[in-house]
Amino acid sequence: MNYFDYQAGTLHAENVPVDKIAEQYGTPVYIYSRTAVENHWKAFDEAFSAYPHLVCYAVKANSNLAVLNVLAKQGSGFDIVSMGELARVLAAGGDPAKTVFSGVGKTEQEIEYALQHGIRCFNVESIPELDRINAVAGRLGKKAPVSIRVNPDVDAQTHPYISTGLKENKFGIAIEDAREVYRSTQAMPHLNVVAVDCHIGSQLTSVSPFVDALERVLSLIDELAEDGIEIKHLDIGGGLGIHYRDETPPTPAEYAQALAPLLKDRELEILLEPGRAIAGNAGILLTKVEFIKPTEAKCFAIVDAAMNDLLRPALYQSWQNIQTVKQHSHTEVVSYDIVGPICETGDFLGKDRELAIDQGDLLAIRSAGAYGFAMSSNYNSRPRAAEVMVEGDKVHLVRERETINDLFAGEHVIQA
Ligand SMILES: Cc1ncc(COP(=O)(O)O)c(C=O)c1O
Ligand SMILES: N[C@@H](CCCC[NH3+])C(=O)O
Repeated sequence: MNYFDYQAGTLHAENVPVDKIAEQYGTPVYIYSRTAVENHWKAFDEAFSAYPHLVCYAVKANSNLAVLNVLAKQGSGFDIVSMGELARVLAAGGDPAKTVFSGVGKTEQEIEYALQHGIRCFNVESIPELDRINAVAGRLGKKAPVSIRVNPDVDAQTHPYISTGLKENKFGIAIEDAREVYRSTQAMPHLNVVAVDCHIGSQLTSVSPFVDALERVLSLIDELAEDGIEIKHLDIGGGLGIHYRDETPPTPAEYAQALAPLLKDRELEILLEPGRAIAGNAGILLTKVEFIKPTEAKCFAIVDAAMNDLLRPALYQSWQNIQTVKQHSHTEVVSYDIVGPICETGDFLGKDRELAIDQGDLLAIRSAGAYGFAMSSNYNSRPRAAEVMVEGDKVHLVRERETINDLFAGEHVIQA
């Protein structure tokens, strides 16, 4: 289902014409569909209903409190990678006992904070991290639940910057070393080994890398059983891709079906950490055309959103669909580079797009709900965009646009 579609020639978010949102809240503005967020989460929940399971939404994809709150109300768990993300989960009404903590560089302060809030599990990525968690837990008189993130050395067949399950990536512990590491972890007095986890990359568009990784991880679990180490849950990570352009990624149901032959006779609780597949196509970025600038080589449409608002095109040369908010126009169709006002040649949102646009028109950048606002910055001293969430015909402002004063709040000049 598409939650952003044309009705009577105007792009709508659910039942709201998006030009009305621009009128009220200005541009650039991120617009999320509550129904999309909910339905995308439910699709995972239902797909894995044959097993005890918990869908832990990856907060990094879109950490707006309203998004987290909508998911928490459905019973979602969360995958976090920092103290800040845990604080967001708590502020949004999420349950720390359904929260797993991933990431390669957890500080003592973060570990302590997570232990004090009783998180479900630490997904541990190295031996020194095990030592650190053991020490902090000991100091607090607690036992920390841990999982070891294994790196199965599987090619996720995705962009090299978002592939995480290869030997040369910084993530996890090599699968061939994992058995030994589990043995020594068992001997650490303040750790409680409960799980195995893995996450091989993001924007995967076929099931085979997931299947390969799962086979390897399950044989590790069998070896651990021989060593008397009982694994209670298996966290299979996130990474399921979405449709941006011409990809046809598996649905959560197809993904679950592909894993079913491997999982069906196991007494394991399955945890998942999807981010993009829940938030990506639940959001758009709305921007206004400031100027049309024809040059000898190209025609540029200069818009009021930039790489500071949506970094993915600049960082990964990723393609996201760009549409005019008004479906029909008397202007001729021209090939445009859609660029922002930032002083970088890499500041583009789309290249060579055939569009009919005029100065002042609104454009929608699709599939912007994940790794959109979450990766935004203040580069060029640009206040970050507002965020709204639509629900049927209602619009909620879920993050105010930053002000100029917000830009340097907390900065100090030196006196004298
Ligand atoms: C450990 C971990 N879990 C989950 C995710 C979410 O990934 P995706 O948004 O591709 O589902 C990521 C990001 O790739 C991650 O690093
Ligand atoms: N930020 C990336 C995904 C990174 C996944 C995080 N582990 C993207 O926009 O595609």
